[in-house]
Amino acid sequence: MKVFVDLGWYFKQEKWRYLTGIFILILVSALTLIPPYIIGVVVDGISAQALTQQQLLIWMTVLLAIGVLSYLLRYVWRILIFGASIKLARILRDKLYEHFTLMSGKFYQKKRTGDLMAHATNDIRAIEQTAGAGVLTLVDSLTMGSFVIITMALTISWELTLIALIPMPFMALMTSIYGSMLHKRFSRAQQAFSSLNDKVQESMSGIKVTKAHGYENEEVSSFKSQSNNVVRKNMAVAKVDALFDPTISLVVGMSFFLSIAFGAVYVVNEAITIGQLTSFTVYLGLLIWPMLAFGWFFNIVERGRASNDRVNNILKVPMDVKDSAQAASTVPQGNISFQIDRFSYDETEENLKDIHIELQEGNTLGVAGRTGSGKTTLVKALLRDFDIKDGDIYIGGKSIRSFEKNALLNAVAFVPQDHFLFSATIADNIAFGKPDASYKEIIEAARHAGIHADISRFTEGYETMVGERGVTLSGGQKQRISIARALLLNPQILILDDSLSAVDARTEEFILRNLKKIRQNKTTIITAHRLSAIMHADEIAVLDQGELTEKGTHNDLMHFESWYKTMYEAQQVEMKIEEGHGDE
Ligand SMILES: Nc1ncnc2c1ncn2[C@@H]1O[C@H](COP(=O)(O)OP(=O)(O)OP(=O)(O)O)[C@@H](O)[C@H]1O
Repeated sequence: MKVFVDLGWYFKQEKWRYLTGIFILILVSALTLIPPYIIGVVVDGISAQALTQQQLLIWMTVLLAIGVLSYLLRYVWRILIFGASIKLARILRDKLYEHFTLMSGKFYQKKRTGDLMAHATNDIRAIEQTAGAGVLTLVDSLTMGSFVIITMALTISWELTLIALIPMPFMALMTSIYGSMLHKRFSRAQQAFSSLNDKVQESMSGIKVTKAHGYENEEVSSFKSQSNNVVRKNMAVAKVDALFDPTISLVVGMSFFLSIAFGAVYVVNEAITIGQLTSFTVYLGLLIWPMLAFGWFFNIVERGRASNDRVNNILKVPMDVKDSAQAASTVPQGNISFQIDRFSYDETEENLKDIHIELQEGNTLGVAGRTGSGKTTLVKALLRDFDIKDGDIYIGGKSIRSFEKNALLNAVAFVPQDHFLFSATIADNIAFGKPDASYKEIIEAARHAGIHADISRFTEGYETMVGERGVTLSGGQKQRISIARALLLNPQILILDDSLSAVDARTEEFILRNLKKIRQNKTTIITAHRLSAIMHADEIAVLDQGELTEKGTHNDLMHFESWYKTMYEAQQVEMKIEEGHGDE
């Protein structure tokens, strides 16, 4: 029942829908009581041979009218109550999705994608059921159950009613035991389903690696074992689930047995008429549904509670980065000043330390350093993927924390290392951040990113689909589409995080020349392993284990035995050798 309290906010919000639905539901329950009564009257009429044709016609008309009315009312309550539950599912799904979008990289590193997918599908469905079928079964079992019992007691015989109800407490006991068993088993089944979801997601993403290593068989058997686990856990649920109906049938059967046995004695003793006994057994038949509904109710509510708790736990995860109350909605502009004393992701190591860099608006900053040195971390700090506690980053003299995060992101376009293309056309992929961009703008961005010629070669040009249903692009092509996507935004600050790694030297040079031309008064930050990508930058920063170890222009850094100089010369030799091979 706790889940009903937890969902109270929604019931309040939709109180008219629910109240009207419940009222109609009660009305239908009341209407259902009439036909058994009529049957009793007709049977008595027949046994006394007093039933006229006209009376029979009237009773039949009443029965028909009740049938039609119930049909209509049943339709209305379904729309009202199930409609409300579908709406709740939408609200929760939207809430969850919005929450997902507010979470930072840290959240996604900790949570498994499969789990998150399971929350958005299975858990939401279970909550939807609670707010729909859960409400229905509760109201119906209580009202219909009590109506029938009261009618039996008042209009036929309260003694016979009591006798017929003797097996009922047994059912209440069993359903409550089954309910708690079900809760545990359902939670386990859900966890197994999450893991399976995760497995599928991981297998699909990593299918190329799997195939490249000829690891398919191991993957298939690992999938099978997870899938079997899901089956086992769901079978465990089904085994308890399957106990509900037979238990209820058994209890109802016992009730019928007692009713007929004792009812026959009552009729013989003339305490009730034969028609009343007939009505009584029909009423008893009407009790089956409320009892089933009662069992179902526990079942639904147990699932709903487990799912609601899980969804709430996710919604409770706080945002790593929040806008302060005074945050400005203006887009930041001006010089960038990195004043980072210290930053650590998880306190195990210092990921950034003593980084002080001034970057004039309109200049280009190149960031180099061995792998894991903190280049991505530095640019992500500027994007406020996390907050720097010891130190700050300023744009135009103001802390980036003084702006709304959205405003900050409006100033920046970021091309990540692990670029991502959607299953859409190339044009749509480029225009992702600016859906109303004209074709002319899209083409211009693609030209500057050095990808226009490649796109033009596809038969459908910019309308070519990317991804599973479309063309397979090379790593370099994907990188350049991602760059075009960022260039289209013409951002105040452009960040290329090792985004030129998969293009050849000539294309890299072409793109860099374009950047210089089109971004004259705008700031650009490029991180790279290949130093040719940053050698023309106004300022180059070299990081090592999160620390700023070298800083200056290309010429400055080539003047002493710097890490930069050693790397640059080594890469030049490498390039010459490669070119040599290319000429052969
Ligand atoms: N989300 C995270 N949680 C914990 N540690 C992290 C996280 N992201 C990065 N790190 C750690 O921070 C350090 C710097 O990583 P970062 O990705 O910034 O390096 P990088 O210079 O960009 O490397 P590469 O050139 O390989 O991309 C590494 O030791 C890495 O393991």
